[in-house]
This record gives sequence, structure tokens and C-alpha cells, in this order.
Amino acid sequence: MRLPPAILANTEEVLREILRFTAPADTTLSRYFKDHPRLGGRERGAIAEGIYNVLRNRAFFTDQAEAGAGGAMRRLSLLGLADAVGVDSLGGLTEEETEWLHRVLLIDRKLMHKSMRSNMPKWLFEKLVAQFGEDEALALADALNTPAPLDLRVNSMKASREDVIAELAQAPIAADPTPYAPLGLRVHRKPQLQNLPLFKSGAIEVQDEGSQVLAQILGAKRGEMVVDFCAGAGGKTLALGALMRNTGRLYAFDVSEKRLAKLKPRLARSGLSNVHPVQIAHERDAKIKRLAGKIDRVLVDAPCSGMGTLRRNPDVKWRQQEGAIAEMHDKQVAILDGAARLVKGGGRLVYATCSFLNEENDEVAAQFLANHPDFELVPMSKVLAEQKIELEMGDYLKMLPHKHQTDGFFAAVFERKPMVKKAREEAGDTDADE
Ligand SMILES: C[S@@+](CC[C@H](N)C(=O)[O-])C[C@H]1O[C@@H](n2cnc3c(N)ncnc32)[C@H](O)[C@@H]1O
Repeated sequence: MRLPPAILANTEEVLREILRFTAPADTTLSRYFKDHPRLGGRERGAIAEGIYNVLRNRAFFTDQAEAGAGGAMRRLSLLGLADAVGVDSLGGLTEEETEWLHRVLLIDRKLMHKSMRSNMPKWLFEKLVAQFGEDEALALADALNTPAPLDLRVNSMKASREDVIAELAQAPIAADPTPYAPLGLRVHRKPQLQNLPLFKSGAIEVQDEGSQVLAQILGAKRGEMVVDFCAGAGGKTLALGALMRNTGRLYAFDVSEKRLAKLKPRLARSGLSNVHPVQIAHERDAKIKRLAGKIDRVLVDAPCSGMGTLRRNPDVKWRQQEGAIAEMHDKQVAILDGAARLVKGGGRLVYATCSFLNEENDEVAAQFLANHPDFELVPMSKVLAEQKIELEMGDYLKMLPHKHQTDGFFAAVFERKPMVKKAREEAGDTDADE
């Protein structure tokens, strides 16, 4: 059955708002759907997919939509929708539009000029080419412009991976174990999960496999003191709490009250009682000082450009300004510095981002090591071997969608050298005499 012609007007309306780039696309889209309760599930799905297709392919679609009948916004919306559901599923098209859409969608995008094929702002593609070389930059751009699969993390406090696969099969939802994350599942298609008993009981959470690997490499163990310094809504906090088998103490710090509030219902579902959410004002907050030199493992999942998540948030590449990356770098260095004070001698600090840009990754790690002779790098190959994760890496973790089918993630692991009493006192450890 064809989609009603009205969804074209809906798509145009919301696309016009999203392309102003004053708010994240998913926020604008959710608000639009809330304001239009009569739109059905199928219509919502098509509008959302159409919009995301435009954001993914904006350079190519804009070029194609420049000439022709009707307004440019209508032509962009048509391209997004047709790419999502097929030309023949759209109602209310003129003959000319139908013919034009068929023609454009047949273009082999692999043969286009590289900057057009990348569908990225020029500055970003140039950074990618400088970092990866042209061939790999294009492979990465292609992967970033493809929708992400749906990954789940099994909450080991509530079920095993095998239990969940069997229960999902009853729904019936097919899922396979992920190759790297020991508790991950990759679901075929994208079914609604919110109403499944497995979800309501906290046995599963939606989480990209790369994000799961990040939590795993912190190596948090039973009974330890752990800090998730940039916990946000707690994606990694929940994974860490389960890895600690709900023992020890896990502090979930963040500057955002709103994000920490979103952690609360997830915590309730998870069954974890070892998590302590704490809102901090900044990375030098006095609440942190009290724990200086006492923590076994600290995760800094730093605020970043989010470029690694373009498969899910394709608007980020258009919203982010080149100059913001350098500012981000300075912020990341400052947060890592603040968090490092917490780590005890022999303890570990993990710096992570969901970006593939060297300025936010390798360069932050190098600067940290240069400024902190009391920390040394633990090569990622060693960390992964400890965790029995079969992934080939050098010094750092660099997960990339075209290589690992995950979002883009970076991580570096640092270990604090054993501290003598004076160093402990300087770190603010008031129990240094013990
Ligand atoms: C990448 S997000 C964290 C995502 C989260 N760890 C997860 O797995 O869902 C980065 C977080 O850092 C927080 N943040 C920003 N500045 C901070 C600071 N100075 N200290 C602590 N957290 C900060 C942001 O509010 C945001 O929630």
C-alpha cells in the first residue's frame, strides 16, 4: 500500500526546521511527532528515515535537487523518502517527479567525485583524508553514511546471552552474538523492544558493541572503587555495575543534572545497587577531592565531537564547526587532568571518545602522558588480551564502522605508578599516614 501524499508535506515541514541546525535532529523530530499524534507508526517510520537519508546524503541530494519543478525542500524530501521506502511506495507524485526520482536513485554513488561521495563538509573530509589516506577515508565515509545495526547488551545480573537469544526468538526476533563484546547481541532488522519483558525487566539494554567494549576494557572487578567520570545517562555505568557484580562502589559523575536524571529509571530496571550518581559542577569540583588517590579505576568517556556516531546522528557532521574541535581538545585535556587525581597508585584511568579525529584522541592521550610522568600507557593489545577480546590493536583502541561494524570509538588506558607517601599527600589523599 502506498504512503499517503500528506507525509510529503510533513517531511518537508520538519526537514525545513531540522536543516536550520539549531537543535539535534532527533530532538526536533520527537517534538514534531509529539505535536502530530495522528501520524501512524508506518508514516512516522518513513518520515524519520526520509529525514535521516537527507542528512546522510545532503551534499549529493542538494546537488540533485537544485533544478526541477516544485520547491527545493519538496525535492529534497522526495529524494529522502524515495531512498527510504522506494519511489513506488510514495503516493501523490507527478509523472515528472517519478521519472526524476528513478533516474537519480540509479546513479552509482561510488563513481561520484570523492568530496560529493563523502557527503561531508569539506573541512571534515580533508581531515579524514589527512588521517587515513583517500581510499580509507572514502570507505569510512561510506560506512558512516550507512544506518547502524541494532546492538543490545545483556545484563549479566539478570540473564545469560544464550537465555536472551532464546527468549528473543520466541518474539520472534533473531539476534546473533557480537564478535567482540562478550555480552553483546546484534539484532536483525529493528524491532520495537520497549514492550518486551526482557527490556522491562532490565535484562537487555540498547548499546553499540563498541561502547560495550569500552566499558569492558576498564577491567572493573568485584569490590573495587570505580568512577565513571562522564556518566551521562549511564550507558557505560550500567555495564560497569554489572561487571562489578553489583559489589564495591561505582560513582557516576556528570555535570548535567538532566542526563543523570535519565540514568535513574535505567538503574532501577538494572537491579544495581552499587551505583552512586553525583552531580559535579566541573572537573575540579571539591566533591572529587575527597576521593583523590583512592579510586581503582576511572573511566573518562569524554564529551567529544561525536563524529564516530554519524551512522545514528548524521546531522552532527553539518552542525559541528571545525573550530569547535580544538576547543573540545582543550576541554578533554582539562577533564582528563581533573579525573586523573582520583586514581590510586597502581590504579587505571581510561580515556575514551566516540570520535575518530586524532585531535580528540591520540593528541589528548599524548598530551596527558607528557604532563603526567606518574602515569604510563598500558598498550591496548595487552588490555584486550587481559579481557580475552580478540581485536588487533596497537597502543590505543580504535574501533571504526568500516572495519568493525561499530560506531567510531577511541580509548587509551593509563596506569598510575605506585605512589610514595609524598605523592599521595600532593594528590590530596588525607589518609596518607595510614
Ligand atoms: C560522551 S557523553 C557520556 C556518555 C555516557 N558515558 C554513556 O555511556 O552513555 C559525555 C558526558 O560528559 C559530560 N560532561 C561534560 N563536561 C563534563 C565535566 N567537566 N565533568 C564531567 N562530565 C562532563 C556531559 O554532560 C556528557 O554527559
